Amino acid sequence: MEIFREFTFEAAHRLPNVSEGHKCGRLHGHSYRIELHVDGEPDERTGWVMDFAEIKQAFAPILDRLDHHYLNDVPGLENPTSETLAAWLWSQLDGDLPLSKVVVRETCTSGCVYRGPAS
Ligand SMILES: Nc1nc2c(c(=O)[nH]1)N=C([C@H](O)[C@H](O)COP(=O)(O)OP(=O)(O)OP(=O)(O)O)CN2
Ligand SMILES: [Zn+2]
Repeated sequence: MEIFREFTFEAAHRLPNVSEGHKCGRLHGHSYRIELHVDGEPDERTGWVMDFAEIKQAFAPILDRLDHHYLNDVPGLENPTSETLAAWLWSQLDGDLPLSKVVVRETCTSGCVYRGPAS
C-alpha cells in the first residue's frame, strides 16, 4: 500500500544552463507542491502504514532549507530543475522514510515524478 503527504513551499530559482534568452534563465519563483509517497503494509494494530505526522517530521528540516530560499544557493541544487529537486529530495530523505515516489509540482501544469535511482 502507498500513502502520501503533500507539502507546499515558496522559493526563487533560475536555471543557469538554459540557452540565452530562455525565460527560465531569469530569476523567478514558484509555489512548489511536493508529494512524498511511502510504501508499506498497514500495521495490524494501528491500521496505518506510518503516521502521516512522521512524514511531516522527517521533511520539516528539509522544508526549512527550501521555503523562501533561493534554491540555487542550496548545495546540490545549483541547477534547480524539477528533476534535480525531486532526486535531491529523495537523497535527503533516503534512510529516514521508505519512499516509493517523490512528486515535484513546479507550476499547476508542470512537474516531475521520481521513483528513485535506477537499480
Ligand atoms: N523538464 C523541465 N523543463 C522545465 C523546467 C524543469 O524544471 N524541468 N523548468 C522550467 C522553468 O522553471 C519554468 O518556470 C516552469 O516551466 P513552464 O511550465 O514552461 O512555465 P509556465 O507556467 O510559464 O508555462 P507556459 O505554458 O509557458 O505558461 C521550464 N522547463
Ligand atoms: Zn521556474
